[in-house]
Amino acid sequence: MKVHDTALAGVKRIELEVYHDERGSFLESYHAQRYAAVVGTHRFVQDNCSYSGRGVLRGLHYQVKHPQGKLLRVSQGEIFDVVVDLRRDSSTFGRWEGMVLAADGHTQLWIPPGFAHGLYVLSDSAVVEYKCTDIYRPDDEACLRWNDPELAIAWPEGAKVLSSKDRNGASLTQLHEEGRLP
Ligand SMILES: Cc1cn([C@H]2C[C@H](O)[C@@H](COP(=O)(O)OP(=O)(O)O[C@H]3O[C@H](C)C(=O)[C@H](O)[C@H]3O)O2)c(=O)[nH]c1=O
Repeated sequence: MKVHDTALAGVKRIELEVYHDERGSFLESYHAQRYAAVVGTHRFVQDNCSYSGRGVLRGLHYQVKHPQGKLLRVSQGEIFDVVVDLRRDSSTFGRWEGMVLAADGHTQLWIPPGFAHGLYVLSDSAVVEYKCTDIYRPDDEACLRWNDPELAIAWPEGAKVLSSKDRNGASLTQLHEEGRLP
């Protein structure tokens, strides 16, 4: 595996090693010892998998008091993945990073705790699987508005299919004023 830094400290892109032979291919998507250098002391306690159709936009979500680190992989299709730095002591607070992740790219994304996360499906459908460093706590979840002008995230063109929760996300300023940042 090859690990690459991104513009946001701690967020890593991981190129997986894929073993091809006449039957197909094999890859390891997680290995405790090998990933310790990437995820540090964080341990994973929950695995998630979401399936979405073309144009679905999920996010931007995070947990306030129990922020989750996420090790994410696209196992089918292609998405535009976005993370927003909400770590108060970070020099890149409020900055976002977006990247295309595709199943055939065999690339994972490590998102430390303290980031809002969202994804936008570019293919007919996409399956996104991710390991989390804390359990899901719906009462602790916050939704940052995907099209907050303060963030100015350059989402790819195209129709956006959102949940009602995501259509009614709060602005970064509002979440800050309400004390609902991680
Ligand atoms: C997140 C989650 C959801 N659920 C249930 C709650 C709802 O009945 C249903 C759909 O939940 P939601 O609409 O919040 O799912 P997403 O919009 O995919 O949320 C995720 O979207 C972005 C991309 C993320 O990074 C987060 O992991 C997560 O917030 O699954 C669970 O049972 N466990 C969970 O961990």
